[in-house]
Amino acid sequence: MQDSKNFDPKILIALDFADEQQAKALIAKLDPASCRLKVGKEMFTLFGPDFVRSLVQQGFDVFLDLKFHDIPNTVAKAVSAAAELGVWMVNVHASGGSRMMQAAREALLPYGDKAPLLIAVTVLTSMTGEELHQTGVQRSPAEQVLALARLTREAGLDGVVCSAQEASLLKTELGPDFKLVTPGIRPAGSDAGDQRRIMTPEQALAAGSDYLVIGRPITQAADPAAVLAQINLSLVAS
Ligand SMILES: O=c1ccn([C@@H]2O[C@H](COP(=O)(O)O)[C@@H](O)[C@H]2O)c(=O)[nH]1
Repeated sequence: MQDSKNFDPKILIALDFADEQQAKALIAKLDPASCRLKVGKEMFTLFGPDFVRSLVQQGFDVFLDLKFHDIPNTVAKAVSAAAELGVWMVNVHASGGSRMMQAAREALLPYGDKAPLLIAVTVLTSMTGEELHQTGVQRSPAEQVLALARLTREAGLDGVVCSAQEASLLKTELGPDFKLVTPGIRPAGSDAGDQRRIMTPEQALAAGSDYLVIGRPITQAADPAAVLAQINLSLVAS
């Protein structure tokens, strides 16, 4: 068992369910002291802000992963709406640019120490170098992640979403306090699915990830709570 008083959960479980009851059945087996929860585009579109509020009311730290990408005014208002939900973390796309990210940050100032952490997506963990080039970006994924992470830090945000493969580079270049949230985590032997820039939980932590986003390897397991406990233990031991 974890010491729940001192344990800062590193794992953010990606709740990507089309069925709210299935999600609730999983959540009922989870302890807010051993994981945080991520609500993304699928569940937010299906079940809306009430679903997010219910998780917050149950004591979970919630990462609202809606990856806002729009003009500065629209993103600022969306981020403010997320803060009203009481979420722990919210994100925008770094490729929306500096002015957009600054507008998002300024929108959170009225919330003081109750403001959610604000981070920016760099290069999706599903993307290979070739796919990145197809979008017109000639840099490698690592170069593009670093460039967008620098822009994000200069805009005053708290961190980025990147793959764990870039974590060591970003910690070296941007310092220990800039948060790295890394999806594309796959325990050894599990199916990569659509993810491409992947690492195991232990490798990701060693590389410098602050938070590991894990969806299907936990949510699709026969016993999700047992898989979560096993990964948490492996992180403490590593
Ligand atoms: O670059 C990114 C940004 C966000 N995600 C999200 O994380 C989870 C990953 O789920 P898995 O089932 O573990 O693949 C999912 O909600 C994505 O939308 C990402 O994968 N990569």
